[in-house]
Amino acid sequence: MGKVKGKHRLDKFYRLAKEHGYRSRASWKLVQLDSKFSILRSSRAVLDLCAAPGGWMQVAVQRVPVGSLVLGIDLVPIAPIRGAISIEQDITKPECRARVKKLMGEHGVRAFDLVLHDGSPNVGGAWAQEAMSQNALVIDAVKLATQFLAPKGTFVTKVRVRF
Ligand SMILES: C[S@@+](CC[C@H](N)C(=O)[O-])C[C@H]1O[C@@H](n2cnc3c(N)ncnc32)[C@H](O)[C@@H]1O
Repeated sequence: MGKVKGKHRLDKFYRLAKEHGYRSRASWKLVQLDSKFSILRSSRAVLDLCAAPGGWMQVAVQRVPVGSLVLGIDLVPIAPIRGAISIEQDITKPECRARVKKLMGEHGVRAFDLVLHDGSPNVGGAWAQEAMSQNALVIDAVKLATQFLAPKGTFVTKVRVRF
């Protein structure tokens, strides 16, 4: 049998995520970040950009104060997560900004304490091309964070680098 590669690799983080009932091995990245920097326990409003299938949202709802807003956005639908809401939007489009603003108004949220971004464009292709598209998505995430983050809020993003 061939080796399992890429997103489907069945490594330690995949197993840990499964054991804890998380939807993605990515959840473990947020668990680790939160253990180190305690970014969730004081966040009353969390915006999760490129959030499907919802692993980071699952971690967030467990760790934010009761009654907080956890809003996930992705191009593809996110199966419901108790305590969170999600919308299908492209984070690079102005409509996305408008939807977020509307939802903030409906939930009485003036700004997000935490903006998360774990986006990966589904483009495929050569490493350099993929890295460029991924990092372009980071710029869009930064733009949204600039607009919606509270003063002294926290922005977390994945960046593709090669050493
Ligand atoms: C690695 S997954 C995110 C995993 C997620 N953090 C979790 O814990 O389940 C990357 C996501 O980025 C989304 N994505 C890529 N480009 C996007 C865009 N322009 N707008 C919204 N979502 C996007 C993809 O649909 C994909 O679901």
